[in-house]
Amino acid sequence: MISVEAVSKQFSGEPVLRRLSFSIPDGQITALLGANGAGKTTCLRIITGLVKADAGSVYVNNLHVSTHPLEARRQLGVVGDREGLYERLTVAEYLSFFASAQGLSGSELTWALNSVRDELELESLWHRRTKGFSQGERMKVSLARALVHRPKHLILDEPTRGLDVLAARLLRKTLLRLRSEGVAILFSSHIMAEVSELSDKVLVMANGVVVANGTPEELLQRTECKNLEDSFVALAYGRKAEREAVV
Ligand SMILES: Nc1ncnc2c1ncn2[C@@H]1O[C@H](COP(=O)(O)OP(=O)(O)OP(=O)(O)O)[C@@H](O)[C@H]1O
Repeated sequence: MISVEAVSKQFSGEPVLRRLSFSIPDGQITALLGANGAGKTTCLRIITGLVKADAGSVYVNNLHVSTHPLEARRQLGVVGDREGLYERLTVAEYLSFFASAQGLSGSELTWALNSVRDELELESLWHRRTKGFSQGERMKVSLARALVHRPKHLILDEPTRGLDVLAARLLRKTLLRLRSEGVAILFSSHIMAEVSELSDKVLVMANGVVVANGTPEELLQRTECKNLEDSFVALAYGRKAEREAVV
């Protein structure tokens, strides 16, 4: 379980998050929605410890991310918005490096690498250096890196961007399997079809706070909309925008 408690953050005096609070339960997929610039990436980076909050607390499995950063980080798999791969390394070397850094070694390391390679269909890329990889290939490797140590919590920032149809399908299948294994999953997205298909819960952010938190059906009921896109527009931008979007 991940708990975000009254987290605030500003950049250059401009508030981006204002006492933001929510929790992400185990065994569920939660989508984080918001307009461009709403603060989704900032929020995800604070959870993963990449950005420090001005105030408030984040707990991953009851570990405070500021006071126990390494332990909290080990509980997390992260697919961020800017993936830096080590271009001189092959995929196998790169993932081996990260898995070792997470404490895996010997037969456990070999098993972890083989299973992530097979699961994410990385065979054809396995011995290639990552230099020159396409966006979709980079995303697959990032996902493999996030999963190689079998974390109980997964954070993904727009994970399907750059993926072709089959790769996006494979990602969705992987997320559903991880959910069934009890992993707590939080992902940001602008693709409503994906959100509808995957999410148990949807969080909508606007003006630095969560303006809606519920199942997709609850959001539809609350906004009296027929689809999640209209519902999101009503919640994130207000009723007027939703009416304009419908005509
Ligand atoms: N390091 C930074 N320095 C200054 N401003 C920042 C920084 N990081 C984020 N911001 C600003 O904070 C706001 C929220 O940005 P963030 O990337 O979190 O939004 P987002 O919801 O992920 O947007 P998008 O959907 O466009 O990816 C934006 O106005 C952005 O310009």
